[in-house]
Amino acid sequence: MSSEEYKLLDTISSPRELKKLPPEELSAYCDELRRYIIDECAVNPGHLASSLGAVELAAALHYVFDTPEDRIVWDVGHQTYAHKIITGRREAFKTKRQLNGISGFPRMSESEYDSFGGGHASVSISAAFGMAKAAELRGEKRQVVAVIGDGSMTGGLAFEGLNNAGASKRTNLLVILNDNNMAIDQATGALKNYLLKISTSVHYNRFKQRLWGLMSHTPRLLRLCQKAGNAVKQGLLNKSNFFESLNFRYFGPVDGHNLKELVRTLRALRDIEGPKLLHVMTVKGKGYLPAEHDQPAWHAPGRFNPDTGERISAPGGAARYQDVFGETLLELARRDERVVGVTPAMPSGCSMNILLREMPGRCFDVGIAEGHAVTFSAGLAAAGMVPFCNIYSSFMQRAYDNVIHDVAIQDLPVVMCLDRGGLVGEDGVTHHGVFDMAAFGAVPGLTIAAPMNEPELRNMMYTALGSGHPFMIRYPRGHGEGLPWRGEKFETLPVGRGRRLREGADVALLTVGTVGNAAARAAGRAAAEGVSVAHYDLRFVKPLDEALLDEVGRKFRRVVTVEDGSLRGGVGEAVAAFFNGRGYDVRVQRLGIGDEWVEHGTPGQLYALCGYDEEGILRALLDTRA
Ligand SMILES: Cc1ncc(C[n+]2csc(CCOP(=O)(O)OP(=O)(O)O)c2C)c(N)n1
Ligand SMILES: CC(=O)[C@@H](O)[C@H](O)COP(=O)(O)O
Ligand SMILES: [Mg+2]
Repeated sequence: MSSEEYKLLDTISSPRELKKLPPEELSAYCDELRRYIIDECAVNPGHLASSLGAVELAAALHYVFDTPEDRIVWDVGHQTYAHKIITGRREAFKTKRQLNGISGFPRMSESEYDSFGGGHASVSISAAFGMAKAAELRGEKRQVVAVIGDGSMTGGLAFEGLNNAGASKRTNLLVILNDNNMAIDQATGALKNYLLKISTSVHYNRFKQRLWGLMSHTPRLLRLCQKAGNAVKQGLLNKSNFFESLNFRYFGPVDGHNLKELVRTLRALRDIEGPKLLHVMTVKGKGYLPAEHDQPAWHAPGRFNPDTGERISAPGGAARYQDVFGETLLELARRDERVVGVTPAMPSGCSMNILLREMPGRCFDVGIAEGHAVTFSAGLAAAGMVPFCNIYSSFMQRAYDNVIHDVAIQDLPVVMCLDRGGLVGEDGVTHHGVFDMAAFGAVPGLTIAAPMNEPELRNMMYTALGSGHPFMIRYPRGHGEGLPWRGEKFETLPVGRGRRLREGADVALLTVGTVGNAAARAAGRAAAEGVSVAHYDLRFVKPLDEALLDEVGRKFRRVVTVEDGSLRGGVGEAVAAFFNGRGYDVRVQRLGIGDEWVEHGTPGQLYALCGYDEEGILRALLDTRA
């Protein structure tokens, strides 16, 4: 669509200007917002479907509330594209998720309208309650709104927030439950069934429509209606409303694409004190038919043709690591009936949907609940199963204690597969999986493996199945090296043993995981420039191969280590400590991620920035000549 056709977007560049728009024009404004988001995401991809579903909600919130004085806390933040455009970032939106561009998620440093930053799920109620409490303590008249999706509501942290906030009588908190009956994949669990029940109860909804129809704009009458409503609602639903049992006043469900109803309801709720929850029904992908029809595929569809809805896939090549994981898991499950799969709401993301399709009874999508996923796996293992629990590295941060307390101390055979280990690219700082090796390296009794390529991932999964102890395998987002793996014979790898990939005399290059591939190329180029490099793939972060390190310590005075993770507490540090402890006179140059946040960009750009892309490794190898 040409820019002349964005008549309203061209004139409105802040919530203040939006408020001046006559209510009857809000709908046209939202149409333009939606078209702009589609057109921009077609060429500069991002989280499309969730943002399309929240266009009216974002517009209504900024129309009714006095942002940024009033605070809106968006859960996850992947649905905030309309919010970003409304709050003055229309031009910057073209740079979202790109190096030096704006983030795809809310960032407090990016805009005063982003009252809380994020990218991980289920935080909004706790954060918003904290803000509301602070306002109360400081005597500030401020509205605080948490907007949380039905998927994010399944996270334990969301329940903790409800439990805490519900006990407070006067703290002014509005939770908006943006219910589209979807997470990235299908929503799962008892809450999903409950929400479906309360949003589709014919009797209740007929009653509710009459009630809202009768309701005048005066807060007093609203309160009366609400009081009467609760009693009748409970009778109609024949049980108490879950949110009301936690002392939240429950309103809704309302149609989240009906601006008139949204604006009227939000205005009324603004005047009601205490914790309240508005249940809003939305359609993921709203207004763009391809997205409405295949919501999981359009969660983050990549580039596409906005007119035809055809998705533009990257040129074919090697398999993605997630697919090596998914297919291998199915193969192992076929061989061994103890094998089960556990995923916290990421069956497509980690390709556990392959097992889910074939053996639904042996694959569990437990909702956005990483801590539970790990402890549930521990329970399965304690009762004789071998769970493969797959969690993105950065989301596994949520389950640190569960790994220590429920798996490692109990010495249970849970196989924890950490997908998205290392720099993930455009999702940025909240999603890079850079702390796993440092954090879990400190946990006794844990084996941590990092494959360099597809067959290694497959064999590590096979080795883990036979290990009988806690076993962690971390691998990155994206594609492998194109090595044969499908249907290849399984091999048990010696745990805690690395391997020498290349002989050399001047410098030893120690790598762990897939960064070893760029390192191998750099070693070849260094040799062509006269520096003879011995390359070792450690394979295991823990236990470290001490025999291999002794060999290196005896032969070399110069060592370069490369890891796709934090240098603090990382593998390079452990290697240097080993040499030091053994008294080897070795200079260790460590490449990896320094003590700073890495923002968004393509993986290639970020590796280069952090200095461990092929060029960076080559520089380090040549530098050691000095
Ligand atoms: C802690 C955590 N686990 C998993 C994810 C991955 N994730 C991002 S969005 C999403 C689904 C959220 O569902 P919902 O809140 O209903 O929003 P919708 O996508 O339906 O708009 C998931 C699982 C995450 N961001 N954070
Ligand atoms: C918003 C969110 O947390 C996820 O959707 C995340 O963007 C997943 O990214 P990938 O599955 O593409 O790595
Ligand atoms: Mg949802």
